[in-house]
Amino acid sequence: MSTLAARALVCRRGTRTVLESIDVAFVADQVTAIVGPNGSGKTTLLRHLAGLDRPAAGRVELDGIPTGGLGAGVRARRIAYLPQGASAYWPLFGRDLVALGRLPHGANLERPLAAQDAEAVERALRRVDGLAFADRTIDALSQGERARMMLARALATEADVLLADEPVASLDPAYALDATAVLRAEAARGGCVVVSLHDLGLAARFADRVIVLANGRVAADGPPDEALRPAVIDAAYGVGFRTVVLDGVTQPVAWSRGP
Ligand SMILES: Nc1ncnc2c1ncn2[C@@H]1O[C@H](COP(=O)(O)OP(=O)(O)OP(=O)(O)O)[C@@H](O)[C@H]1O
Repeated sequence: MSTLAARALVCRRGTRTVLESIDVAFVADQVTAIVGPNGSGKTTLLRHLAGLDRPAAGRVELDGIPTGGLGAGVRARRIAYLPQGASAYWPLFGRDLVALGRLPHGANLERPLAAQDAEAVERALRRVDGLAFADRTIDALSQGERARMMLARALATEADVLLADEPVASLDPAYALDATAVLRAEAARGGCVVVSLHDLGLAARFADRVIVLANGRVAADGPPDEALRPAVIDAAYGVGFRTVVLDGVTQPVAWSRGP
């Protein structure tokens, strides 16, 4: 059971302030969706949460302990990060790609995996319906197939926290729904799941909580129907949204340019 928090987090790139005083905490058992227009700071926030970037001010805490003080190995075991459009630089076999998720647990890919690592890899492959790709090289997979294997790599870590940057961007509707089910299952087993999304309808449907970022600030943070209300997202995106209610879930629909 973990809580990951950004405390008064500031990120500057050159003279620009990209994240300004971000104060958010992410808890176990929940899927939190981070949404916001292009350039609003979603990837930057996830990279800071993952410990890949150092803040200009403020800090990230895992269970109250600043992550900057945790060793890289501990951080990698406890926080899994799936980058946007993740790719691999070598034509690895699918199973070996997923096994990279076990490196923080001491796996060495030059030797046969220990039983518990091999089991975690098989579990992750099954969860993304990826067994058919396990013995193929990943350069021979479609972008969507590769995206599923990248998600499996992150799942194989079996970390307390899963940070996923646009994990459904290249997936067809069936696999996008499957991936969201996988992320929900991760939260149901006690995980703290934080995912950036462009599809506001999907965020409204499957997230417990939505954070709207705009210009590097939190514009709204709450249950989906509250955070995604038109007054917030019209201003954030510069779009006039309308809403439809499907099966009791309010779905924002981008309707016109200009709020
Ligand atoms: N290395 C960098 N140097 C300068 N500016 C940067 C750098 N990385 C990101 N930025 C800027 O920071 C802002 C936030 O970028 P970020 O990638 O976090 O946005 P995002 O919300 O994830 O966008 P998108 O939806 O397009 O993926 C952008 O304006 C971007 O141009």
